[in-house]
Amino acid sequence: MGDFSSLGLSDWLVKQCKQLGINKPTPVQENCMPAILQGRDCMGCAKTGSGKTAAFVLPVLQKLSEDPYGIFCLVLTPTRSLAYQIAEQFRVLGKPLGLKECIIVGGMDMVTQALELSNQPHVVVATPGRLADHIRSSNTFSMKRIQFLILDEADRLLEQGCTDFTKDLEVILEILPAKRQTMLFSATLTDTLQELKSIAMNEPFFWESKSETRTVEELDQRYILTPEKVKDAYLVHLIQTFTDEHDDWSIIIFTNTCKSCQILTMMLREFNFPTISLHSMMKQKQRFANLAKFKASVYKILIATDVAARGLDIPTVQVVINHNTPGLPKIYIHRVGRTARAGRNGVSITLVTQYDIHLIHSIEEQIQTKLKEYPVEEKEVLKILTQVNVTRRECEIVRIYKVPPVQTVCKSFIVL
Ligand SMILES: Nc1ncnc2c1ncn2[C@@H]1O[C@H](COP(=O)(O)OP(=O)(O)OP(=O)(O)O)[C@@H](O)[C@H]1O
Repeated sequence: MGDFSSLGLSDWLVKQCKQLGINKPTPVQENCMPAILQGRDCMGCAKTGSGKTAAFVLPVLQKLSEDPYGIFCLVLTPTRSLAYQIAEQFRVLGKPLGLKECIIVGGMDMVTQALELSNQPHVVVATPGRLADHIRSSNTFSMKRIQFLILDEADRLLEQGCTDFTKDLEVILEILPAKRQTMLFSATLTDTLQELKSIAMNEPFFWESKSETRTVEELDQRYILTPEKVKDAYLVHLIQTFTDEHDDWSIIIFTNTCKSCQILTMMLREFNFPTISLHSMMKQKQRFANLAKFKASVYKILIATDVAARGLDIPTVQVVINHNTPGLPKIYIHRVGRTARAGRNGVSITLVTQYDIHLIHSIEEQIQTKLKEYPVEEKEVLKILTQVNVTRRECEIVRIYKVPPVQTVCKSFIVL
Protein backbone atom coordinates (compact mmCIF):
# COMPACT_ATOMS: atom_id res chain seq x y z
CA MET A 1 0.00 0.00 0.00
CA GLY A 2 1.39 3.42 -1.00
CA ASP A 3 1.13 6.64 0.94
CA PHE A 4 -1.02 9.69 0.28
CA SER A 5 1.79 11.58 -1.56
CA SER A 6 2.20 8.78 -4.08
CA LEU A 7 -1.54 9.01 -4.83
CA GLY A 8 -1.02 12.61 -5.95
CA LEU A 9 -2.02 14.53 -2.81
CA SER A 10 -0.20 17.79 -2.06
CA ASP A 11 2.08 18.07 0.95
CA TRP A 12 -0.24 20.37 2.87
CA LEU A 13 -3.06 17.81 2.66
CA VAL A 14 -0.79 14.92 3.61
CA LYS A 15 0.21 17.00 6.66
CA GLN A 16 -3.44 17.66 7.52
CA CYS A 17 -4.18 13.92 7.31
CA LYS A 18 -1.23 13.09 9.60
CA GLN A 19 -2.51 15.52 12.21
CA LEU A 20 -5.75 13.53 12.29
CA GLY A 21 -3.99 10.17 12.53
CA ILE A 22 -4.74 9.37 8.88
CA ASN A 23 -1.37 8.06 7.74
CA LYS A 24 -1.94 5.28 5.23
CA PRO A 25 -4.71 5.30 2.66
CA THR A 26 -7.42 2.67 3.04
CA PRO A 27 -8.13 0.55 -0.10
CA VAL A 28 -11.10 2.69 -1.17
CA GLN A 29 -8.94 5.79 -0.86
CA GLU A 30 -5.97 4.22 -2.62
CA ASN A 31 -8.11 3.10 -5.55
CA CYS A 32 -10.57 5.96 -6.01
CA MET A 33 -8.48 9.04 -5.27
CA PRO A 34 -6.13 8.84 -8.31
CA ALA A 35 -9.15 8.47 -10.65
CA ILE A 36 -10.88 11.45 -9.04
CA LEU A 37 -7.70 13.55 -9.25
CA GLN A 38 -7.47 12.66 -12.96
CA GLY A 39 -10.91 14.18 -13.45
CA ARG A 40 -12.96 10.98 -13.79
CA ASP A 41 -16.44 10.31 -12.44
CA CYS A 42 -16.19 7.71 -9.73
CA MET A 43 -18.36 5.12 -7.98
CA GLY A 44 -16.90 3.62 -4.82
CA CYS A 45 -18.44 0.70 -2.96
CA ALA A 46 -16.60 -0.27 0.21
CA LYS A 47 -17.57 -1.65 3.59
CA THR A 48 -18.85 0.50 6.45
CA GLY A 49 -16.18 2.43 8.34
CA SER A 50 -13.58 2.07 5.57
CA GLY A 51 -12.91 5.78 5.00
CA LYS A 52 -15.14 6.58 2.02
CA THR A 53 -15.69 10.16 3.21
CA ALA A 54 -11.99 11.10 3.06
CA ALA A 55 -11.80 9.31 -0.33
CA PHE A 56 -13.86 12.15 -1.81
CA VAL A 57 -13.09 15.02 0.61
CA LEU A 58 -9.32 14.92 0.01
CA PRO A 59 -9.33 15.12 -3.83
CA VAL A 60 -12.00 17.86 -3.74
CA LEU A 61 -9.85 19.92 -1.35
CA GLN A 62 -6.81 19.39 -3.54
CA LYS A 63 -8.65 20.61 -6.67
CA LEU A 64 -10.20 23.47 -4.74
CA SER A 65 -6.76 24.66 -3.57
CA GLU A 66 -5.61 24.79 -7.22
CA ASP A 67 -8.52 26.91 -8.43
CA PRO A 68 -10.65 28.24 -5.59
CA TYR A 69 -14.07 29.69 -6.32
CA GLY A 70 -17.50 29.13 -4.84
CA ILE A 71 -19.80 27.20 -5.11
CA PHE A 72 -17.26 24.54 -6.09
CA CYS A 73 -18.67 21.31 -4.69
CA LEU A 74 -22.11 19.99 -3.72
CA VAL A 75 -22.48 16.96 -1.46
CA LEU A 76 -25.90 15.35 -1.06
CA THR A 77 -26.61 12.94 1.75
CA PRO A 78 -29.82 11.35 3.10
CA THR A 79 -29.74 12.48 6.75
CA ARG A 80 -29.18 15.75 8.56
CA SER A 81 -26.67 14.41 11.07
CA LEU A 82 -24.63 12.91 8.27
CA ALA A 83 -24.55 16.30 6.52
CA TYR A 84 -22.99 17.82 9.67
CA GLN A 85 -20.48 14.99 9.94
CA ILE A 86 -19.33 15.37 6.32
CA ALA A 87 -19.11 19.17 6.62
CA GLU A 88 -16.94 18.66 9.71
CA GLN A 89 -14.45 16.53 7.69
CA PHE A 90 -14.27 19.26 5.02
CA ARG A 91 -13.80 21.91 7.72
CA VAL A 92 -11.04 20.07 9.58
CA LEU A 93 -9.08 18.82 6.58
CA GLY A 94 -9.58 22.07 4.64
CA LYS A 95 -8.61 24.40 7.49
CA PRO A 96 -5.42 25.77 5.85
CA LEU A 97 -7.49 26.83 2.81
CA GLY A 98 -9.85 28.97 4.86
CA LEU A 99 -12.61 26.80 3.44
CA LYS A 100 -16.15 28.20 3.52
CA GLU A 101 -18.66 25.39 3.86
CA CYS A 102 -22.38 25.57 4.37
CA ILE A 103 -24.92 23.02 5.60
CA ILE A 104 -28.41 23.01 4.11
CA VAL A 105 -30.73 20.64 5.99
CA GLY A 106 -34.36 20.58 7.08
CA GLY A 107 -35.39 21.70 10.55
CA MET A 108 -33.09 24.75 10.50
CA ASP A 109 -33.81 28.39 9.63
CA MET A 110 -34.42 28.90 5.88
CA VAL A 111 -33.48 32.60 5.87
CA THR A 112 -30.10 32.05 7.52
CA GLN A 113 -29.41 29.25 5.05
CA ALA A 114 -30.41 31.43 2.07
CA LEU A 115 -27.95 34.09 3.25
CA GLU A 116 -25.17 31.54 3.60
CA LEU A 117 -25.86 30.20 0.11
CA SER A 118 -25.72 33.69 -1.39
CA ASN A 119 -22.32 34.17 0.28
CA GLN A 120 -20.76 31.74 -2.20
CA PRO A 121 -19.46 28.96 0.07
CA HIS A 122 -16.89 26.63 -1.52
CA VAL A 123 -18.68 23.48 -0.40
CA VAL A 124 -22.40 22.94 0.19
CA VAL A 125 -23.43 19.81 2.11
CA ALA A 126 -27.17 19.25 1.90
CA THR A 127 -30.08 16.91 2.31
CA PRO A 128 -32.04 16.90 -0.98
CA GLY A 129 -35.43 18.10 0.35
CA ARG A 130 -34.21 21.37 1.86
CA LEU A 131 -31.84 22.21 -1.01
CA ALA A 132 -34.67 21.64 -3.51
CA ASP A 133 -36.86 24.01 -1.40
CA HIS A 134 -34.19 26.71 -1.69
CA ILE A 135 -33.91 26.20 -5.44
CA ARG A 136 -37.69 26.46 -5.86
CA SER A 137 -38.04 29.56 -3.69
CA SER A 138 -34.98 31.69 -4.39
CA ASN A 139 -32.70 32.92 -7.14
CA THR A 140 -29.99 34.39 -4.96
CA PHE A 141 -27.46 31.64 -5.57
CA SER A 142 -26.20 29.71 -8.56
CA MET A 143 -24.78 26.24 -8.85
CA LYS A 144 -24.01 26.60 -12.54
CA ARG A 145 -20.28 26.43 -11.99
CA ILE A 146 -19.95 23.56 -9.55
CA GLN A 147 -17.18 21.17 -10.45
CA PHE A 148 -18.06 18.28 -8.14
CA LEU A 149 -21.34 16.58 -7.29
CA ILE A 150 -21.08 13.90 -4.61
CA LEU A 151 -23.88 11.54 -3.65
CA ASP A 152 -22.98 10.01 -0.31
CA GLU A 153 -25.04 6.92 0.61
CA ALA A 154 -25.98 7.13 -3.07
CA ASP A 155 -28.20 4.03 -3.15
CA ARG A 156 -30.37 5.46 -0.35
CA LEU A 157 -30.73 8.77 -2.20
CA LEU A 158 -32.06 6.93 -5.24
CA GLU A 159 -34.31 4.31 -3.66
CA GLN A 160 -38.00 5.01 -3.26
CA GLY A 161 -38.33 4.34 0.45
CA CYS A 162 -40.46 6.08 3.07
CA THR A 163 -38.53 9.26 2.34
CA ASP A 164 -38.43 9.49 -1.42
CA PHE A 165 -35.70 11.85 -2.64
CA THR A 166 -36.14 11.31 -6.37
CA LYS A 167 -38.35 14.38 -7.07
CA ASP A 168 -35.99 16.66 -5.12
CA LEU A 169 -32.99 15.17 -6.90
CA GLU A 170 -34.57 16.01 -10.26
CA VAL A 171 -34.97 19.65 -9.18
CA ILE A 172 -31.33 19.79 -8.05
CA LEU A 173 -29.82 18.03 -11.07
CA GLU A 174 -31.68 20.43 -13.34
CA ILE A 175 -29.66 23.45 -12.13
CA LEU A 176 -26.25 21.73 -12.14
CA PRO A 177 -23.88 22.03 -15.09
CA ALA A 178 -23.64 18.98 -17.36
CA LYS A 179 -19.86 19.31 -17.32
CA ARG A 180 -18.97 18.26 -13.80
CA GLN A 181 -17.36 15.40 -11.96
CA THR A 182 -19.86 13.12 -10.23
CA MET A 183 -19.00 10.75 -7.42
CA LEU A 184 -21.16 8.13 -5.79
CA PHE A 185 -20.26 6.30 -2.61
CA SER A 186 -21.92 3.72 -0.35
CA ALA A 187 -21.33 0.40 1.38
CA THR A 188 -24.26 -0.99 -0.62
CA LEU A 189 -24.13 0.36 -4.17
CA THR A 190 -24.68 -2.77 -6.18
CA ASP A 191 -28.49 -3.07 -5.92
CA THR A 192 -29.04 0.27 -7.65
CA LEU A 193 -26.03 0.22 -9.95
CA GLN A 194 -27.83 0.97 -13.23
CA GLU A 195 -29.75 4.03 -11.95
CA LEU A 196 -26.58 5.29 -10.33
CA LYS A 197 -24.55 4.94 -13.53
CA SER A 198 -26.98 7.22 -15.34
CA ILE A 199 -26.30 10.02 -12.83
CA ALA A 200 -22.55 9.78 -13.36
CA MET A 201 -22.83 10.71 -17.03
CA ASN A 202 -19.31 9.99 -18.23
CA GLU A 203 -18.38 6.31 -18.04
CA PRO A 204 -17.42 6.29 -14.35
CA PHE A 205 -14.47 4.63 -12.74
CA PHE A 206 -16.07 1.89 -10.61
CA TRP A 207 -14.33 0.40 -7.60
CA GLU A 208 -15.73 -2.23 -5.26
CA SER A 209 -13.79 -3.84 -2.41
CA LYS A 210 -13.08 -7.44 -3.34
CA SER A 211 -14.35 -9.53 -0.51
CA GLU A 212 -16.65 -12.50 -0.08
CA THR A 213 -18.35 -10.90 2.89
CA ARG A 214 -20.14 -7.56 3.01
CA THR A 215 -19.45 -6.82 6.67
CA VAL A 216 -16.05 -6.28 8.30
CA GLU A 217 -14.04 -9.13 9.85
CA GLU A 218 -13.58 -7.21 13.09
CA LEU A 219 -17.33 -7.40 13.72
CA ASP A 220 -18.56 -10.28 15.89
CA GLN A 221 -22.10 -10.88 14.60
CA ARG A 222 -24.49 -12.60 16.98
CA TYR A 223 -28.18 -13.32 17.40
CA ILE A 224 -30.49 -14.27 20.27
CA LEU A 225 -33.61 -16.27 19.51
CA THR A 226 -36.39 -14.98 21.75
CA PRO A 227 -40.20 -15.00 21.95
CA GLU A 228 -41.59 -11.47 21.35
CA LYS A 229 -42.73 -11.17 24.99
CA VAL A 230 -39.26 -11.87 26.37
CA LYS A 231 -37.40 -9.54 24.02
CA ASP A 232 -37.28 -6.55 26.37
CA ALA A 233 -36.05 -8.70 29.25
CA TYR A 234 -33.19 -9.88 27.03
CA LEU A 235 -32.48 -6.25 26.14
CA VAL A 236 -32.33 -5.13 29.78
CA HIS A 237 -30.20 -8.15 30.67
CA LEU A 238 -27.73 -7.41 27.84
CA ILE A 239 -27.45 -3.73 28.75
CA GLN A 240 -26.95 -4.55 32.41
CA THR A 241 -24.19 -7.05 31.55
CA PHE A 242 -22.38 -4.70 29.16
CA THR A 243 -22.57 -1.69 31.46
CA ASP A 244 -21.38 -3.77 34.44
CA GLU A 245 -18.43 -5.22 32.59
CA HIS A 246 -17.33 -2.38 30.29
CA ASP A 247 -17.94 1.09 31.64
CA ASP A 248 -16.25 2.76 28.66
CA TRP A 249 -18.45 1.12 26.00
CA SER A 250 -21.18 2.95 24.12
CA ILE A 251 -24.14 1.03 22.75
CA ILE A 252 -26.60 1.80 19.94
CA ILE A 253 -29.96 0.02 20.00
CA PHE A 254 -31.90 0.13 16.73
CA THR A 255 -35.64 -0.23 16.70
CA ASN A 256 -38.20 0.07 13.91
CA THR A 257 -40.53 2.93 14.93
CA CYS A 258 -40.37 6.32 16.67
CA LYS A 259 -42.93 5.05 19.19
CA SER A 260 -40.84 2.02 20.06
CA CYS A 261 -37.82 4.32 20.36
CA GLN A 262 -39.65 6.51 22.89
CA ILE A 263 -40.97 3.60 24.95
CA LEU A 264 -37.64 1.77 25.10
CA THR A 265 -35.87 4.98 26.11
CA MET A 266 -38.34 5.56 28.94
CA MET A 267 -38.09 1.94 30.01
CA LEU A 268 -34.28 1.84 30.11
CA ARG A 269 -34.27 5.12 32.04
CA GLU A 270 -36.59 3.55 34.60
CA PHE A 271 -33.82 1.02 35.10
CA ASN A 272 -31.36 3.89 35.53
CA PHE A 273 -29.42 3.27 32.34
CA PRO A 274 -28.03 6.53 30.84
CA THR A 275 -30.19 6.44 27.73
CA ILE A 276 -30.95 8.99 25.03
CA SER A 277 -32.88 8.72 21.77
CA LEU A 278 -32.72 9.77 18.13
CA HIS A 279 -35.71 9.56 15.79
CA SER A 280 -37.50 11.67 13.22
CA MET A 281 -40.35 12.82 15.48
CA MET A 282 -37.86 14.86 17.52
CA LYS A 283 -37.14 18.52 16.76
CA GLN A 284 -33.88 19.04 14.91
CA LYS A 285 -32.24 20.93 17.79
CA GLN A 286 -33.05 18.07 20.16
CA ARG A 287 -31.62 15.53 17.69
CA PHE A 288 -28.31 17.41 17.50
CA ALA A 289 -28.17 17.87 21.24
CA ASN A 290 -28.81 14.17 21.88
CA LEU A 291 -26.29 13.03 19.32
CA ALA A 292 -23.68 15.40 20.75
CA LYS A 293 -24.27 14.03 24.27
CA PHE A 294 -23.96 10.47 23.00
CA LYS A 295 -20.77 11.27 21.06
CA ALA A 296 -19.29 12.86 24.17
CA SER A 297 -20.25 9.73 26.19
CA VAL A 298 -22.42 11.77 28.55
CA TYR A 299 -25.02 9.13 27.70
CA LYS A 300 -23.67 5.68 26.86
CA ILE A 301 -26.83 4.24 25.32
CA LEU A 302 -28.53 5.55 22.20
CA ILE A 303 -31.89 4.20 21.05
CA ALA A 304 -32.47 5.09 17.43
CA THR A 305 -34.56 4.40 14.38
CA ASP A 306 -32.94 3.90 11.01
CA VAL A 307 -32.38 7.66 10.80
CA ALA A 308 -29.08 6.77 12.53
CA ALA A 309 -28.38 3.58 10.56
CA ARG A 310 -26.17 5.06 7.87
CA GLY A 311 -22.85 6.80 8.00
CA LEU A 312 -22.61 7.93 11.64
CA ASP A 313 -19.01 7.61 12.79
CA ILE A 314 -18.72 7.33 16.58
CA PRO A 315 -15.54 5.47 17.57
CA THR A 316 -16.71 4.61 21.12
CA VAL A 317 -19.61 2.46 19.86
CA GLN A 318 -18.65 -1.11 20.76
CA VAL A 319 -22.06 -2.76 20.55
CA VAL A 320 -25.02 -2.51 18.19
CA ILE A 321 -28.23 -4.23 19.28
CA ASN A 322 -31.02 -4.78 16.77
CA HIS A 323 -34.18 -4.74 18.90
CA ASN A 324 -36.03 -5.72 15.73
CA THR A 325 -34.59 -7.83 12.93
CA PRO A 326 -34.18 -5.51 9.91
CA GLY A 327 -36.50 -6.40 7.03
CA LEU A 328 -33.76 -5.75 4.45
CA PRO A 329 -30.18 -7.07 4.51
CA LYS A 330 -28.98 -3.65 3.33
CA ILE A 331 -30.41 -2.00 6.46
CA TYR A 332 -28.75 -4.68 8.60
CA ILE A 333 -25.36 -3.97 6.94
CA HIS A 334 -25.58 -0.23 7.66
CA ARG A 335 -26.90 -0.63 11.22
CA VAL A 336 -24.20 -3.07 12.37
CA GLY A 337 -21.64 -0.93 10.56
CA ARG A 338 -21.99 1.70 13.32
CA THR A 339 -19.47 -0.39 15.27
CA ALA A 340 -16.18 -2.09 14.29
CA ARG A 341 -15.12 0.95 12.26
CA ALA A 342 -11.66 1.87 10.96
CA GLY A 343 -10.13 -1.48 12.04
CA ARG A 344 -11.60 -1.51 15.57
CA ASN A 345 -13.47 -4.48 17.03
CA GLY A 346 -17.19 -4.51 17.76
CA VAL A 347 -20.16 -6.76 18.51
CA SER A 348 -23.64 -6.80 17.01
CA ILE A 349 -26.54 -8.69 18.55
CA THR A 350 -29.83 -9.14 16.72
CA LEU A 351 -32.92 -10.12 18.70
CA VAL A 352 -34.76 -12.63 16.53
CA THR A 353 -38.32 -13.84 17.15
CA GLN A 354 -39.84 -16.95 15.60
CA TYR A 355 -41.38 -14.71 12.90
CA ASP A 356 -38.01 -13.28 11.83
CA ILE A 357 -36.08 -16.44 11.04
CA HIS A 358 -36.54 -16.05 7.27
CA LEU A 359 -35.18 -12.48 7.54
CA ILE A 360 -32.04 -13.72 9.25
CA HIS A 361 -31.56 -16.30 6.50
CA SER A 362 -31.72 -13.65 3.78
CA ILE A 363 -29.35 -11.40 5.77
CA GLU A 364 -26.87 -14.28 6.12
CA GLU A 365 -27.11 -15.03 2.43
CA GLN A 366 -26.42 -11.41 1.48
CA ILE A 367 -23.54 -10.82 3.84
CA GLN A 368 -22.07 -14.29 3.23
CA THR A 369 -21.58 -14.80 6.96
CA LYS A 370 -23.37 -17.01 9.45
CA LEU A 371 -24.51 -15.22 12.60
CA LYS A 372 -23.54 -17.05 15.79
CA GLU A 373 -25.81 -17.50 18.77
CA TYR A 374 -25.02 -15.15 21.68
CA PRO A 375 -24.87 -17.16 24.89
CA VAL A 376 -27.19 -15.89 27.64
CA GLU A 377 -28.09 -17.34 31.03
CA GLU A 378 -31.80 -17.80 30.41
CA LYS A 379 -32.73 -18.12 34.05
CA GLU A 380 -31.27 -14.67 34.72
CA VAL A 381 -33.51 -13.25 32.01
CA LEU A 382 -36.59 -15.02 33.38
CA LYS A 383 -35.88 -13.55 36.83
CA ILE A 384 -36.43 -10.02 35.51
CA LEU A 385 -39.13 -10.82 32.96
CA THR A 386 -42.20 -9.72 34.96
CA GLN A 387 -40.56 -6.59 36.20
CA VAL A 388 -39.40 -5.56 32.74
CA ASN A 389 -42.83 -6.16 31.21
CA VAL A 390 -44.60 -4.23 34.00
CA THR A 391 -42.19 -1.33 33.53
CA ARG A 392 -42.73 -1.34 29.79
CA ARG A 393 -46.52 -1.29 30.27
CA GLU A 394 -46.18 1.66 32.68
CA CYS A 395 -44.09 3.52 30.13
CA GLU A 396 -46.65 2.87 27.40
CA ILE A 397 -49.34 4.37 29.64
CA VAL A 398 -47.20 7.35 30.55
CA ARG A 399 -46.47 7.96 26.88
CA ILE A 400 -50.16 7.89 25.92
CA TYR A 401 -51.52 9.94 28.82
CA LYS A 402 -48.33 11.92 29.48
CA VAL A 403 -48.67 11.38 33.24
CA PRO A 404 -45.91 10.19 35.52
CA PRO A 405 -46.19 6.59 36.75
CA VAL A 406 -48.45 6.31 39.82
CA GLN A 407 -45.97 4.12 41.54
CA THR A 408 -42.41 3.36 40.67
CA VAL A 409 -41.43 -0.21 41.20
CA CYS A 410 -38.01 -0.70 42.75
CA LYS A 411 -35.74 -1.89 39.99
CA SER A 412 -32.73 -2.47 42.12
CA PHE A 413 -33.18 -6.18 42.52
CA ILE A 414 -31.72 -6.87 39.12
CA VAL A 415 -28.56 -8.67 40.08
CA LEU A 416 -26.43 -10.13 37.35
N1 LIG B 1 -6.64 6.28 5.93
C1 LIG B 1 -7.21 6.25 7.14
N2 LIG B 1 -6.55 5.75 8.21
C2 LIG B 1 -7.13 5.71 9.44
N3 LIG B 1 -8.40 6.15 9.70
C3 LIG B 1 -9.10 6.64 8.66
C4 LIG B 1 -8.55 6.72 7.34
N4 LIG B 1 -9.48 7.27 6.54
C5 LIG B 1 -10.56 7.53 7.31
N5 LIG B 1 -10.33 7.16 8.57
C6 LIG B 1 -11.28 7.24 9.72
O1 LIG B 1 -12.13 6.10 9.62
C7 LIG B 1 -13.41 6.40 10.17
C8 LIG B 1 -14.51 5.91 9.24
O2 LIG B 1 -14.50 6.64 8.04
P1 LIG B 1 -15.83 7.04 7.27
O3 LIG B 1 -16.83 7.61 8.20
O4 LIG B 1 -15.43 7.84 6.08
O5 LIG B 1 -16.36 5.59 6.81
P2 LIG B 1 -17.34 5.19 5.64
O6 LIG B 1 -16.61 4.27 4.75
O7 LIG B 1 -17.95 6.41 5.03
O8 LIG B 1 -18.46 4.36 6.47
P3 LIG B 1 -20.06 4.25 6.27
O9 LIG B 1 -20.29 3.36 5.09
O10 LIG B 1 -20.52 3.65 7.54
O11 LIG B 1 -20.55 5.64 6.03
C9 LIG B 1 -13.44 7.91 10.40
O12 LIG B 1 -13.31 8.15 11.79
C10 LIG B 1 -12.23 8.42 9.64
O13 LIG B 1 -11.66 9.56 10.23
